[in-house]
Amino acid sequence: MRICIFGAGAIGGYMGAKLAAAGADVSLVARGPHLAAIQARGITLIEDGGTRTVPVRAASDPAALGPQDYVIVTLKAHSVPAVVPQLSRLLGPEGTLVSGVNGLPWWYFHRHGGPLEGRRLESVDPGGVQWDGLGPGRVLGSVVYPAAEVVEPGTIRHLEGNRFSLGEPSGEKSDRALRLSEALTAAGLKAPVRPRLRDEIWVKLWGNLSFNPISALTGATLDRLCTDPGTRAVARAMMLEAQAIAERLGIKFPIDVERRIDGGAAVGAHRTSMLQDLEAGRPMEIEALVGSVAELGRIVDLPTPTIDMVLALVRLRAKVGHLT
Ligand SMILES: NC(=O)C1=CN([C@@H]2O[C@H](COP(=O)(O)OP(=O)(O)OC[C@H]3O[C@@H](n4cnc5c(N)ncnc54)[C@H](OP(=O)(O)O)[C@@H]3O)[C@@H](O)[C@H]2O)C=CC1
Ligand SMILES: CC(C)(CO)C(=O)C(=O)O
Repeated sequence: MRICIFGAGAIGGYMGAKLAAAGADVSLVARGPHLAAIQARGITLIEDGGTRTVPVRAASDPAALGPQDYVIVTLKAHSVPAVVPQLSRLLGPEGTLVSGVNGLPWWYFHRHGGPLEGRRLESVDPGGVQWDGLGPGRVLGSVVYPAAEVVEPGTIRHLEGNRFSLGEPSGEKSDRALRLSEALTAAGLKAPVRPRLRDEIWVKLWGNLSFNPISALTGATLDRLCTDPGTRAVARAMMLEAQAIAERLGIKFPIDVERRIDGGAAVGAHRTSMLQDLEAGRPMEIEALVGSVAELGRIVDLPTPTIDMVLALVRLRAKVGHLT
């Protein structure tokens, strides 16, 4: 079973190092000094107080890697449209595309059922480039829970968590989902196959939608923004707007907003990925995490006044910082 991880930065590098260490047939698509370091000495994973370097095939040109059974995309959401032709070639006729990207996925309404079946989302798939170029039928969904970072080229530090939930858009327990789950489990990761992955997508998105832009706008770490009464109220308002939209789409939330915010606070003095991107001068995942929920609000005809306000502020923050 051939697995390629496209965009092997923090999350893809973590997953790739675990798979390579377990002897899986895995290859990585990376670039720049990070790729050069992986090609020179392998990928290094710092985890649980230990450091291990494993050799792994890596390239910037996916054509060098040949057709794959699974292509796991761990790029930032806004980087995916540009690589659709490369992804399509890597997948070959039968390959499965696993989307390990935060935010509302572009395939959300594929096999969703109901009046919105097949609806495309402009905020995450401008011009339908992914839908048309990859085809939603190839997609196996995933929710990424681990936290990791690239500490220097070729070296990933794992911070916490090892779960990559998997799920078919249809909710079926397919062979392709079960086979990937087995490979990830053999590598020491948790990879449950979920019948209702969209519920998990929303619980994760709840936090990213609100905590991430608030942190980018204020510079505050998670513990502070979740406990400061003012920003907690903003996060709560955004999450309640999102909850109404999600519930209209049939989502069942297993916890309430207060518990989700308390969970964010418990993570501690974490700089959200959006704050990290802002500080590093990189584009932020604004449309996938925030713009997508505003778009859904329009689609289901529910108001999103707080989300719209925060979205306007963080979009302007990106423009002012030349991060678009
Ligand atoms: N890091 C974390 O802890 C978590 C991240 N996530 C989500 O996972 C996804 C990936 O995040 P993360 O791993 O942090 O991101 P990273 O930026 O660390 O990884 C993406 C990698 O892809 C590379 N890349 C981009 N475009 C190309 C290309 N065309 N060809 C080859 N390589 C390319 C980037 O290179 P370059 O640096 O040169 O741009 C980078 O190394 C995001 O959606 C994020 O929100 C979810 C949970 C936690
Ligand atoms: C905020 C957090 C920890 C989860 O909500 C996250 O996923 C991020 O930093 O992007």
